Amino acid sequence: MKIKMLAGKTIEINVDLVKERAKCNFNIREVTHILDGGEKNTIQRKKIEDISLNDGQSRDVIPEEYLSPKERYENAVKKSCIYARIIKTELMNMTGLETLGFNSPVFRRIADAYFKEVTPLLAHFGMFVPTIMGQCTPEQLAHWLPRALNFEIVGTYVQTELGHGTFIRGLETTATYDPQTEEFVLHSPTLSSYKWWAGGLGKTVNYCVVVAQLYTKGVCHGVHTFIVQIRDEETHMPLPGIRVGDIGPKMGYNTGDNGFLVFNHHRIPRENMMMKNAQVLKDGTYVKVARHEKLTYGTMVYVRVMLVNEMAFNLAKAVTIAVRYSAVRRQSQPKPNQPEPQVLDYLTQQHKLFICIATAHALQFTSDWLYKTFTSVLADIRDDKIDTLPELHALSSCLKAICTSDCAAFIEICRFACGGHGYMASSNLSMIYSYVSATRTYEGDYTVLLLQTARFLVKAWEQVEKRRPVTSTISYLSHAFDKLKKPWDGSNEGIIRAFQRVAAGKISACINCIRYHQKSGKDFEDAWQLTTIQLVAAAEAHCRAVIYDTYYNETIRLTASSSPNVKSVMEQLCTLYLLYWSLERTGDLLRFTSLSEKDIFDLQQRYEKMLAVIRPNAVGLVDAFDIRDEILNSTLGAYDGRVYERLMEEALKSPLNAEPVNSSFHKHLKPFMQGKL
Ligand SMILES: CCCCCCCCCC/C=C\CCCCCCCC(=O)SCCNC(=O)CCNC(=O)[C@H](O)C(C)(C)COP(=O)(O)OP(=O)(O)OC[C@H]1O[C@@H](n2cnc3c(N)ncnc32)[C@H](O)[C@@H]1OP(=O)(O)O
Ligand SMILES: Cc1cc2nc3c(=O)[nH]c(=O)nc-3n(C[C@H](O)[C@H](O)[C@H](O)COP(=O)(O)OP(=O)(O)OC[C@H]3O[C@@H](n4cnc5c(N)ncnc54)[C@H](O)[C@@H]3O)c2cc1C
Repeated sequence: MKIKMLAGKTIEINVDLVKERAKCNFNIREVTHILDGGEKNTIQRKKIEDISLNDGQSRDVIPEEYLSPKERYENAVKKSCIYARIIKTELMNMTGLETLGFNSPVFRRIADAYFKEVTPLLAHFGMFVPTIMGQCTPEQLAHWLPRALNFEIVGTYVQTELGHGTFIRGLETTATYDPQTEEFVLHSPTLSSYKWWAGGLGKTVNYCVVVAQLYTKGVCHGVHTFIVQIRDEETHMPLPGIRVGDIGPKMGYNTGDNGFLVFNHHRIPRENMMMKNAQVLKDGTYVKVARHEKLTYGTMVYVRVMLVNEMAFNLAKAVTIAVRYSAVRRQSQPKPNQPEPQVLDYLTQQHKLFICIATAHALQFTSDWLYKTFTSVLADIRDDKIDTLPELHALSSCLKAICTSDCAAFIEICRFACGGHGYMASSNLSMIYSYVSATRTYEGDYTVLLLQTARFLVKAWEQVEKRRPVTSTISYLSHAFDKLKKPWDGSNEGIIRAFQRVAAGKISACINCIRYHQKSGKDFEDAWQLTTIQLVAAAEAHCRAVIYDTYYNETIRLTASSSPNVKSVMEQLCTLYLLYWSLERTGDLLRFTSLSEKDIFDLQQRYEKMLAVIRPNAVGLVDAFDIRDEILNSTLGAYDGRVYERLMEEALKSPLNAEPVNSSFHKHLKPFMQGKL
């Protein structure tokens, strides 16, 4: 251990980590600023973290794992109120809602210091407020938004039912307009129509956005959104006509009280239909306002966009833990009479971890770019231009699918990289994993969303065939008709072009397959179904090509005025990412490009050399994510590297250690061992 001063405090730091930090050849702060989107953002983030975390209110004395499910939930509610009060009274005023935003990644980061799993208010922040913002008329907005932002009401987003999650048009809950009383009657006609899953619904919220089939004048107009009060604002008792409760234990999100909701002819005022995109007049006349019927799905698009950022952050957390631990951990003796190396020195360990650092950068830059695309499409929609929406839907769908899936896979690799200690709850890797693995399913299942992107790609291909112009993210398709395979070019640009060729080749193969089935008598829907395995693969290839291109171009743009070593380490990571995926996808490259066996050998050599080049900067790179210990919440990943000390300290907190002999010994084990049971 070495004593060091950090932020005015004296702390002991593991000597290997001290050496690692001394080896780092680039300015860590500069990289942090790039990842935060500028120095101003870093300063603001740190100020917010100090305000929210320095008084220690976020910390639990007893680890959550030792509490009962009920106690864990109650503890999460208590902390949610502290957390929400700080956001409401100290942070919003300080920064201004318009500059920071309610769902700012900064608030999101702080939340992890408060909640090991999730806050029961997650869906209030993440879905209820955004739906009010996106689906209300100005009058409705003026009524509901201040109440929700002030936490006078807390809400969630209630869409999924026992019988349907993916197929929204198949939802069964009805909202039938009664012109006599100017009310909607909400009803759950079948068991499969019971609402299921919404976060915070079980015990926490008193309002929700409900998605239901709208009936007026005897006609069904499809799914629409309604603001529904479900609990009394004073007593919190469920209102008449409402049955509501918690759905029980899950793989994760256990402090999130996901709930069920059953309506028995429950009445709400006509004004509670969210009327930005469609209206029901007092006499029951239905009026369509929006030019695109899928604008009702806007909250889902928003959350899919936000989830890409969420993935970048979660992977940054996991790889910070795994790299710091790998620098501290020593194991085996590859050479006789030599000291045991740090496990980070093993090439295979570098192969597991450096791609995770690069992926966290790739996802961060892609997420920032996607968010900009999202806000620009939102501006178009405000100007009544809806032609950019399909591309946003296609992009947000595939990026949500691939980023959540890759992130979950890489977090699990981070756990493998930490050996047995990675399996300890106190490493926090299992909690991060269970949180992230759900994101592959919620807000649109992986396969289903890739098939949405595939619809867009197939249509785009037909446009390209007709030599019509297509939008920027698919402009590469125009080159797909070049007959000659270009010689393999292993530069970064060459690799990106090669993967665009792979994507185009896969889309083309899907088109051929669909047409083949149609020619043999199948209708389009059947031909589509028979092609779905390939369609999913094509959408994945397209998505990866978008990520490669964005990561590469954003790295160049964002480091244009950086110091030489920062520029170079960021470029090294980007190159590593491209080489990694080239080696992972040699089959595709052999099929669609002129890659040879010799080229694969060269790629492998370059990849391994790049691991060695990045190695001295590995700890510096994870330090640059600048994630505070309170947020990492990990015995293995703390800044000081006191891994074994922390593991022991946490073990001693186990209630089983409070007494030398557990009563079960006398009650069960001893009689059994003595043959008396
Ligand atoms: C800790 C607190 C701190 C505060 C910080 C908060 C941080 C926030 C960050 C976010 C993090 C966490 C978020 C909160 C947690 C969320 C929990 C999970 C919540 C949920 O899961 S809610 C439920 C979500 N459900 C789904 O996603 C269902 C998925 N299904 C669908 O989206 C659709 O049904 C469908 C699969 C797309 C099919 O729909 P449909 O059958 O109606 O449509 P078609 O297939 O026939 O297509 C017709 C046509 O429409 C196009 N289209 C479909 N969807 C859209 C769309 N959304 N936008 C635009 N266009 C769309 C489709 O492509 C077709 O076009 P085409 O005909 O081909 O031209
Ligand atoms: C932790 C968590 C929190 C959630 N929070 C909320 C919430 O706050 N509010 C809310 O409304 N919902 C919420 N959900 C529900 C979530 O949105 C759905 O579970 C999700 O959209 C998947 O739908 P599903 O469960 O119907 O899966 P299904 O659609 O039944 O999927 C089952 C399988 O069928 C496949 N499949 C389905 N349709 C097709 C198709 N057309 N083609 C090919 N394969 C298909 C899928 O790929 C999957 O493999 C939450 C879920 C979880 C896990």
